Amino acid sequence: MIHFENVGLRYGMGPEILRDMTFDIPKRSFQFLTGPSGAGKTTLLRLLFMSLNPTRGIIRMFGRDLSQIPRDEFPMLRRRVGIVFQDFRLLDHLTTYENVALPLRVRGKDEASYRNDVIDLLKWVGLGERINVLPAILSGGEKQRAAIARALMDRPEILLADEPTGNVDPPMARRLLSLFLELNRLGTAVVIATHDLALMDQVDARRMILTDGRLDIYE
Ligand SMILES: Nc1ncnc2c1ncn2[C@@H]1O[C@H](COP(=O)(O)OP(=O)(O)OP(=O)(O)O)[C@@H](O)[C@H]1O
Repeated sequence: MIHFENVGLRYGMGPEILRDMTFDIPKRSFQFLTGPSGAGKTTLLRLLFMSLNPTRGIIRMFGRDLSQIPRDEFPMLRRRVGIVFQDFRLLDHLTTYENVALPLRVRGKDEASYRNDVIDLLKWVGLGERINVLPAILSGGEKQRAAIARALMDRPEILLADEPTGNVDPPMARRLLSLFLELNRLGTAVVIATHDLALMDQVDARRMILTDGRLDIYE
């Protein structure tokens, strides 16, 4: 589904942060992306989300070489990838429901066409009782689940999550992990960037480990 070949990335004139990355992310796969702070996990997620271009190498997403795709086709391709940012990026003045529905509203969709889907998705992530509240009164775990629901609105083929358990206690981390595993069982590929060894130890999953700009994969 995703293929990287000799991909390298540097910011501006700085050093190469990621080097010689060659790997695949198969359909329906589940993996952790880990490595020390500053190793480049967020940078790699940004490459996977197509919000950053590699400085060298080839990236194929869904069978297409990104360097050959016109810029105006990127938004359509990006809808096939869901992302949950480290800082959630929920808008403070919108309710949980409105935050999750926002991408569809922005695209000019009629609310009647998505209202039930948004509510079902919020129930699925366990926010059925929090649909009409503002982010300020949500807990860290609830905000994380709202951000997950928003990332799933377009039924992406792959979900990327950046430190999804960074701001929650261990029981909530386990609940979030169950949610990602359930999503994966339903057919979505999942990449979780994390430092959390205890979280990784709960699942026998593929580990992509970044060290000094290079990637090792343990199947
Ligand atoms: N926009 C940028 N411009 C220049 N350098 C950057 C930029 N973003 C990240 N970097 C540098 O790239 C390196 C990798 O950063 P990145 O955020 O990808 O690491 P990370 O593994 O996600 O770290 P953490 O676990 O602390 O979140 C760091 O040295 C960082 O300072």
